[in-house]
Parts: sequence; structure tokens; C-alpha cells
Amino acid sequence: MITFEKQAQTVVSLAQFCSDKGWLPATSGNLSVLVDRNPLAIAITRSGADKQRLHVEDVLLIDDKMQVQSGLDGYRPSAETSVHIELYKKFSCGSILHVHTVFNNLVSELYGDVGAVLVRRHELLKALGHWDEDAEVRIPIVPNYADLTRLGEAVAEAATADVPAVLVRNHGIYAWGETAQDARRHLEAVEFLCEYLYRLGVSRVVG
Ligand SMILES: CSCCC(=O)C(=O)COP(=O)(O)O
Ligand SMILES: [Zn+2]
Repeated sequence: MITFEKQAQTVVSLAQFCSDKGWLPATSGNLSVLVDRNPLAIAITRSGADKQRLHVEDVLLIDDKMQVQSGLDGYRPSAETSVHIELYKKFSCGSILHVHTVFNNLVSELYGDVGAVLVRRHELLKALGHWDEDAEVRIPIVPNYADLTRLGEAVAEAATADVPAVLVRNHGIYAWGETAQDARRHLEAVEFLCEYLYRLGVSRVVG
């Protein structure tokens, strides 16, 4: 049986994984796992928590209006909860991960004006569900709107069913999946691809 307590523990495990990778610097990032779809209930990190040292108490149960249903007094859900809610409404995903890394920021800035970054014929695209040897995917990039309602809408609008990730320019990435394990794999694959694309670009300029 799925419970908030179990999903909160999964959020803590996901934070540990992302933290071990160095993907949650300076309290950045927010992570969530679906508890119920109807009505929508999500286990999500609280705003401002140090996600590199996340405890179960740092995970709140919220509804589709961002109201806290379970959690310690005074704790507010992630400031970017709106993005998670919009993505859960658009896709049948079970987990959403948002991290800030140097490589996803570099790629978002380099390709931000185009609104997407193209990845072609790369083995890691298989981790995103593209098995064709000629596979091509576009990872969308949206502006880093300060209005977080607008950011949520922009991320959900840009998100497509065939690429489970969106970059936010000079900010970070949202990646998702049907399960926490899928979301983690998708995030890891896109992070790999961001580093690859950036280093490839640099090597072409230098070489
Ligand atoms: C210091 S990071 C700035 C806010 C941010 O982008 C982020 O991911 C963390 O915000 P939250 O409210 O989820 O802690
Ligand atoms: Zn962020």
C-alpha cells in the first residue's frame, strides 16, 4: 500500500542519490513523489531545506492547491511546487526531480535562445526510451520566469511525452518518470548528455 510515510522515505533516498552526485548545492533543488492521483496528493521537499542532508520531516504532503496536508508547523512546500503540480497534471508520472548543475545550466544558456537542445544518435537516448539508432530528441528550454505560476505553466507547456525533461535557463532541470527509479534514470541520462554536449562544443571550438 502506498502511504505518505513510504513516499517521504523515497524522497529522502532520491535526495541522497542526487546529493551524492553534487546536484543539490546551496539548498537548491526540489524532489517529489506521487502519493495519490485522485485527488492529487504529493510528497514534496519543503522550501529552503538543505537537500544534501534531507530528513523525512523535510518532506510535506500537499494537495493540488499546494496546501500542506501533513508536515511540521511553519514548514512551507518548495517554492517551485507549481511546476511539480503542472507536470503531474499533464503526465501520468510518479516522481519529479529538479536539480541545479553546472552542465545543465551551461547547456540551457548556450541553447536558450533556440528554445531547445537537439541530441542526435547518442546511446544514452535509450535511457529516455529512444532505441532507434537514428534517434533524435529535443530537450525543451524555458526562460527562468520569476513568477513561479508562470514557470510551472511554461515548463508543462514545453514538456513533451517523448522527452521526460525540461531545462530552465540558467536555473536547472526538471526530469520525471512513472516511478522514482525511472525519474532518477531520466535525470541521470540528461545530466550525462548535458555534460557531453557542453564538452563536445568546447572540444570543437578548441580543436
Ligand atoms: C538557493 S536555490 C533557489 C531556489 C531554487 O531554485 C530551488 O530549487 C530551491 O527552492 P525550494 O523552495 O524548493 O527550496
Ligand atoms: Zn530551482
